[in-house]
Amino acid sequence: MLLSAAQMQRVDATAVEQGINSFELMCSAGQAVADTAVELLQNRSGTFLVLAGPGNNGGDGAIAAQELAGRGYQVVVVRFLVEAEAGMASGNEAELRDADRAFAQWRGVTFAYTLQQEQVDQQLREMIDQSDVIIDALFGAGLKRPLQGLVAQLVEQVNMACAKVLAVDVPSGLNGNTHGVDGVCIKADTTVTFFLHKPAHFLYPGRELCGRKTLAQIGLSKAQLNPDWPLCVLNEPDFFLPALPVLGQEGHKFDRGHVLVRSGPLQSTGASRLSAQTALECGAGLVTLASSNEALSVNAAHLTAVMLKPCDNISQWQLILQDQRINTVIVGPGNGVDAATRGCSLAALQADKHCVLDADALSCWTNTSDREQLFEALLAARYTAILTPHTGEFERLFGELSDGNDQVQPRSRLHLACAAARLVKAVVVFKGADTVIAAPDGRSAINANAPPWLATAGAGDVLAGVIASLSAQGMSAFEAACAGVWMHGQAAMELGYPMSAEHLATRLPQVVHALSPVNKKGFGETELVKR
Ligand SMILES: NC(=O)C1=CN([C@@H]2O[C@H](COP(=O)(O)OP(=O)(O)OC[C@H]3O[C@@H](n4cnc5c(N)ncnc54)[C@H](O)[C@@H]3O)[C@@H](O)[C@H]2O)[C@@H](O)CC1
Ligand SMILES: [K+]
Repeated sequence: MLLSAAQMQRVDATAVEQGINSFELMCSAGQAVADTAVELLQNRSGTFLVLAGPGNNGGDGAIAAQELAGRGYQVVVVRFLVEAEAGMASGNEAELRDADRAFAQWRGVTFAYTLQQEQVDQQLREMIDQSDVIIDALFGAGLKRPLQGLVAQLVEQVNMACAKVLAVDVPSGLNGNTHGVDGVCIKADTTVTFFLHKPAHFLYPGRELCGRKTLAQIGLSKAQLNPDWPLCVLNEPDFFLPALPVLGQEGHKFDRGHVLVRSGPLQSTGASRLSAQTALECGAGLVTLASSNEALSVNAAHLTAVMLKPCDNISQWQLILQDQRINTVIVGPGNGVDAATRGCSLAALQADKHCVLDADALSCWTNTSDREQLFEALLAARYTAILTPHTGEFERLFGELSDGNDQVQPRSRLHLACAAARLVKAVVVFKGADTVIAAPDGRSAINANAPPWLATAGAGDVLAGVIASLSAQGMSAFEAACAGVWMHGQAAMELGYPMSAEHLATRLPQVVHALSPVNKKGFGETELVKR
C-alpha cells in the first residue's frame, strides 16, 4: 500500500493517540537513515554532512548525525531555522518539540542558518564540497510551498556536488501531496522512507529524483491505517496474483471467454490484429476479428487461430454482438477516428460485454455532445469498462477535471486518473512511463516495471489485447488492467532493447505462463493411493 504525505501525517497522529511515543518513531527513523548513509559510503571512511530543516525531517537528520558520530564517523550538521526559532533550541527537554529534542541529543557542532538568509555563503559551499555523503533532511512530508532563496540555492549546490546524496523520506522539493516539483528539488542517489512508500516515490518526476528507494520500519503498523482510505498500491504481482484465472480440469474453451476485436479498414489492419493475436495467446478461449469485406483477405493472410467475421456496418456489428458466447470486446486499435468507431464503441458498451476502449475509440469523441454520449454509455454499462488513454487521449477525453479536492494543486497523473475513473465509472489505465490504473471505487495502482523501450509502435495494441484476454477469462476490470499492465512491462524487460510490438505479443504468453496458478496445479498427473 502507498500513502500520501497527508495520510502519513494522519498515521503519525493516530500512532500518538494510540500511545506510541512520537520521539521514539523519530529515533528509529534517524537510525535507519544512519544505516543507509553508511551503506552509501561503501565501507570507506568519509565525512557526512547533514542538512537539517526546521521540522521533523530535520529531527530525523539530527538523530542520524548522533548515530553516525557514535559509530566513529566525522559528521557536520547544518541546521536551517525560521528566523523566530533560531537560537531557541535549548531548555526543558520534556517541553521541546521532537526535532528540538533530537538536536538536544546531538553532541557535535551545529552550524545554524536562518531560512530568510539570502545567499549560500562560502562556508556552506565548502562544507558541501568537502563531504562524501550529504544527508538531505531539509523538508519531508511537511513541504508547503516551492523552495526559494537560500534553500533553493543550497539544493542547486548539492545537485552539482560530487558527494552521494541520501534523501530522508523524500528528496526536498518533492511534494508528497501533489506528487510534483514546483521549482528545484534534491536529486538523490538513495531515498530512505518510513513505514510505507508514498505515490510520489513512484510517479515521475519523483521516481527519478529519489534514486534507489529503501523502506525502513520504525514501529508503525496497520493499526494506524484508516480502513476507509481508498487502496493505492504499487502494481506488483502480489496484488493481482490471487485474481489470475484458474482453470477447472473439465473446463473447455468457452470457460476462458471469447474476445471480439473490431478490425481497422484495409489500410490499417495491423493494430487490431496485434490486439487479437495477443488476446488469444494470453489465454482467451476464442478470439474473433470483425473485419470489413475489403480487409478480409489481408486479415486472413495473417491469422490462423484467430477467427474472422465479415462486418461492414453497424448493423452487422450489432448482430455479431448478439452472440452470447462473446463476453469481451476491444474497439479502437487502428479503427479510425470517425462516426463508425463511435457507433461501434457505444454498441459494445450497450451489449452487456466487458469492453476495452483503446486508441481511436478514445480519440473519436471530438465534440462535447459526442463525449456526453460516451460518458452516458459508460455510466449505464452493465460491466465496468476499461479505457486505456495515453496523455494526449486523456486530455482530449477528460480535458479539465476536478477531483473535488481543490487543496491539492496541481493534480498529478494519479489524481487525474482517479477523478476520471470516478467520473465515468470505468477503469482508467492512464498510460505513460508511470502508468496509473484507477478504478471507479477509488482504488488505484502505480506501475513501475515498464522499461523505456516499451514506448514503441503497436505496444498499446498489445496491451489492449492482454487486458481483454484476462478480462474475458474472468478477472475483474481493475485486476485485469493491473495484471495486464504489469505483464506488458515484464515482457518488455525480458526481451530487452530493442524490441518490437510483434516480439512483445509473442513474449507475453511466457509471462502469463510463469505467473499463472494453472501451471502449478499439476494437471495430467494421476495420483495413485495404495492402501
Ligand atoms: N510517522 C511520521 O509521520 C514520522 C515522520 N517523521 C519525519 O517527519 C517529517 C515530517 O515532519 P514535519 O511535518 O515537521 O515537516 P517537515 O520537516 O517536512 O517540514 C516542516 C517545516 O518546514 C517548513 N516549510 C515547509 N515548506 C517550506 C518551504 N518551501 N520553505 C521553507 N520552509 C518550509 C514548515 O513551515 C515547517 O516548519 C517526515 O517527512 C519524516 O521525515 C519521522 O520523524 C518519523 C515518523
Ligand atoms: K528530505
